[in-house]
Amino acid sequence: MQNNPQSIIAIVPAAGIGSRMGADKPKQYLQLGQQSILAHTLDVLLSHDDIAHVIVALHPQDKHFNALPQATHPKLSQVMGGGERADSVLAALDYALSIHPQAWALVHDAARPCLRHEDINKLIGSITQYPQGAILAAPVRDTMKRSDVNGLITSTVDRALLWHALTPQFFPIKTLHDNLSNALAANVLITDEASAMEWAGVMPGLVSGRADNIKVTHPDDLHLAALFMAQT
Ligand SMILES: Nc1ccn([C@@H]2O[C@H](COP(=O)(O)OP(=O)(O)OP(=O)(O)O)[C@@H](O)[C@H]2O)c(=O)n1
Ligand SMILES: C[C@](O)(CO)[C@H](O)COP(=O)(O)O
Repeated sequence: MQNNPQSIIAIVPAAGIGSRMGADKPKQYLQLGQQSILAHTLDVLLSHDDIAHVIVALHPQDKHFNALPQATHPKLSQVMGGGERADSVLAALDYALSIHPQAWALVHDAARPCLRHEDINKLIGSITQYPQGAILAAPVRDTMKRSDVNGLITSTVDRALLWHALTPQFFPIKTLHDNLSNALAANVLITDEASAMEWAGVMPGLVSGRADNIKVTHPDDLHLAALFMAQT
């Protein structure tokens, strides 16, 4: 196979400012139990035997990362992130391409600390069914409504084939790099790696993942994440 899914590089976009959290520091550095959200996320990835390297994209003015014990891990590198999440991912892909162009990228939000190895294994194992790449996702459970700008319901959306896109998202580094770069150059709105692949005509697979793999976005998510982290 042209790309080698046996070599996996994790990419962690961690250059956000957490504006929706409204905390006194970027949300990835908020405490969750015994360590920060980012430290938890890095521990999950650094401890997985199939992940050869982890690349973290940091804010240019980040002043917290180097204090983390994980910052000096031999499997970890840091790059400077960009203005949007997609820019940060592309910066990390640029570096990943320079060190292992045949590898696959497992892109995972710093803000999702509750990721389990079982879900990483499911996603990596989906490569035989989805050689084009795949993402973790959670089927929508609730009835879905579309609203107008005034908060009034305009329609009910059929949820039968609706999913919440999660991370990690898993694609060949070279293909993802080129598709993401081209999509951003075309000013396409890219909020996850799959949307860049879709723009290029790829149909990524959906791998059902745990619903507790939440993205810590608002203050109440922090309490939820703490509950999930406390589970064995
Ligand atoms: N320019 C950016 C923006 C976001 N991210 C990262 O992308 C992930 C998902 O983004 P999000 O949850 O939106 O984080 P923030 O952008 O920090 O949050 P907000 O939109 O509330 O500011 C986070 O781990 C965040 O650190 C990034 O690496 N670079
Ligand atoms: C990548 C992602 O977590 C998939 O749901 C999501 O798109 C990130 O969105 P954000 O606005 O950058 O948090």
